[in-house]
Amino acid sequence: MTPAARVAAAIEILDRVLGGTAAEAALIGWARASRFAGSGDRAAVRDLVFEALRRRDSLALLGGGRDGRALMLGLLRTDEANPDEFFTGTGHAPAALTEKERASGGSAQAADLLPDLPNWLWPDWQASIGQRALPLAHAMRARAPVWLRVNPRRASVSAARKALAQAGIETVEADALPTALRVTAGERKIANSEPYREGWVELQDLSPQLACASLPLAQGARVLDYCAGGGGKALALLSREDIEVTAHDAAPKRMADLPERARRAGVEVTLSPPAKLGGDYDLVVADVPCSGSGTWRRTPDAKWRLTRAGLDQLLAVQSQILDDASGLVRDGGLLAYMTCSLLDAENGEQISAFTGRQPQFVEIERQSWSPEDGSDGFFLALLRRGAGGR
Ligand SMILES: C[S@@+](CC[C@H](N)C(=O)[O-])C[C@H]1O[C@@H](n2cnc3c(N)ncnc32)[C@H](O)[C@@H]1O
Repeated sequence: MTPAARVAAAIEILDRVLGGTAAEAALIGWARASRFAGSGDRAAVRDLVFEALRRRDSLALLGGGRDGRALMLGLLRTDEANPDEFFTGTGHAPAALTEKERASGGSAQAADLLPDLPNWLWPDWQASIGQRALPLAHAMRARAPVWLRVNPRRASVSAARKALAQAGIETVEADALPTALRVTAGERKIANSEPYREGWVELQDLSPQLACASLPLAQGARVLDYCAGGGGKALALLSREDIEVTAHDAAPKRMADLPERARRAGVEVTLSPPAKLGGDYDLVVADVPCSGSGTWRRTPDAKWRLTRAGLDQLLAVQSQILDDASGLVRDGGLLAYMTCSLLDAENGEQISAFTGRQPQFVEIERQSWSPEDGSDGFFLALLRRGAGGR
């Protein structure tokens, strides 16, 4: 595909996403209908679509409209490319620009003042983040780095890096955590690489890795991953220590891949059907459903889909999960509450409300990470049932 044909494909996909289709579904639909597109084309088109969605409002201003065509025009103007070289109207390129389109578009300075967040959310975002609200909103417009977690049960960090390099995947170690590797080249080769297939490394952002690495874990501890999903947190904890992990999820189907991931990682996880849940755990991890506002660089369509009503619903679910999951912590045991959100309402305010309702829980640690530190946004609160202190 020519660069112009890729722009035309991005326009078509963006129009579907702006009409309500999830970005992944729109991309898959386009790829199925476009057998001529090779893997390089698919990757390039995906990058264009995600780039445009991360900056939807500022590109709409620069492109003079809110449809796929205007967003791509805005993107080309941001990149200081000549739009007429793409909007040629020949072959598979988009139709030539009209005079009105040529004359359209606001200034780059005005576009730079837009946060590229939903309007209704901006006051909450500012209240949560304070002085850094705009720079952090702008940090969410960048592409997120890919992080790997080395599984020490399968390989040392140096062996994993060497095997990755042989597969064409270059990495650097994180200063904050030696088992966390940032991928600097070859990220598209990871899924088919031997170190990944053999469980030497897992895909996981830096912030959840840091959160899991910071949890106190004694050998033999009984741990419940209450919102296990694909099991990212369970596997990170199992890679650290010989512990017994039970995985639970209100939607058990979400755990479908977990047994295979655990086998690959060389660890065991017990899956618990909801009805059988009970017990007295040393540590309960509640990695709750959330707005995902800390991960919007990776899922930029999700930021535009979030509504006030949707957020309110999530807040109610989070509070209920805290109440339910806390009942499974033994006296003196720990509850780790996690979100990949940057919003206070889902983080600190949830924890304050919870300790108000359940004063037998004492908060002993709180940490948060932000894309300005190189990771996704993430929040961890650690609470102890019963006596305070660690
Ligand atoms: C953020 S995701 C978990 C991601 C997972 N821990 C990981 O690291 O891959 C939240 C999960 O919570 C589950 N969930 C939603 N409501 C729940 C509830 N009331 N009780 C338990 N799990 C719930 C969802 O099905 C979803 O899989």
